[in-house]
Amino acid sequence: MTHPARAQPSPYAVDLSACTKEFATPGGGSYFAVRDIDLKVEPGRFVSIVGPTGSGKSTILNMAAGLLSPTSGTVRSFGEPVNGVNRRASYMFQQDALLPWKSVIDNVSLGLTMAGVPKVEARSESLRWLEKVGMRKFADHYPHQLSGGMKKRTAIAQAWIVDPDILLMDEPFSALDVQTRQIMENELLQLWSESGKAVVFITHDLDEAIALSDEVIILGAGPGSTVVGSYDITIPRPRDLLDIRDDPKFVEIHREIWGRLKVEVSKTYASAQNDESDVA
Ligand SMILES: Nc1ncnc2c1ncn2[C@@H]1O[C@H](COP(=O)(O)OP(=O)(O)OP(=O)(O)O)[C@@H](O)[C@H]1O
Repeated sequence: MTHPARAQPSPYAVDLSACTKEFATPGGGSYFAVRDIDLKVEPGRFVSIVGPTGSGKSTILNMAAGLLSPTSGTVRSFGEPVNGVNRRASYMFQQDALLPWKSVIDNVSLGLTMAGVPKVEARSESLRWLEKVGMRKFADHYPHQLSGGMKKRTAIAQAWIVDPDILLMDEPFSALDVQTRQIMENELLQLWSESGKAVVFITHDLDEAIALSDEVIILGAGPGSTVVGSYDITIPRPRDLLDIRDDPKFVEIHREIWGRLKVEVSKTYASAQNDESDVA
């Protein structure tokens, strides 16, 4: 007698297959944000998603996080269907998710204490993480006493302390000035390079996507955005992000990807212009 073949566990940390997301609109209609998205991210890989405004980048990240379910298609993480919040992932938003009434150390310990880790242990692990991100001295400060960069360092410690297999990052550095941003990007790469974690990183900034990633995925203009390009970034690691933009390989890759992206950005811009003239 033959045995049915056992399903092989999916090797992917994030695995979206043919995912479409349709939203209800206030007027009673519907809007397709994304259509037929396939996104496969292997463990330990750094993948960025770039696309024009409204092309569904956050929608895709939210589906990977389990915060939104697709209208059709499947979302899996390490072979398991994602139903509800994806417990293998931590999420880092554009806006800080720090609680204003809690100190830096209490914000960082939160994920551990909520998972039942005893307070003393959670505190010492938090101090270790604060040391790692250069925030040890500010453990007893409150979020309103921190600069933008310090808040990001705290948010990174908060996301990493629970040791997720996947980091979902939605424009985490977009509110920072250029210098602080490059420093934070460098620090993120250093943490990630020893971690084996998969990162899905959303950004509007193609430079940032190329500098950080193993792969850059381009989304087309909406509605019904699809993946219109996927590019392996073969710039060797370790990378120094303070100088990488002058690297001839960077310049060449940038030119190639921008050639594709600008078509989609122009379409989005043209359709926004048309919408405005309809209103006028
Ligand atoms: N809950 C919702 N209800 C209705 N429409 C939504 C909802 N969430 C997103 N949309 C629409 O879906 C499309 C994609 O939104 P999304 O935020 O994923 O795009 P984005 O690429 O992340 O945008 P941006 O670059 O501007 O941040 C947009 O047109 C948006 O208005």
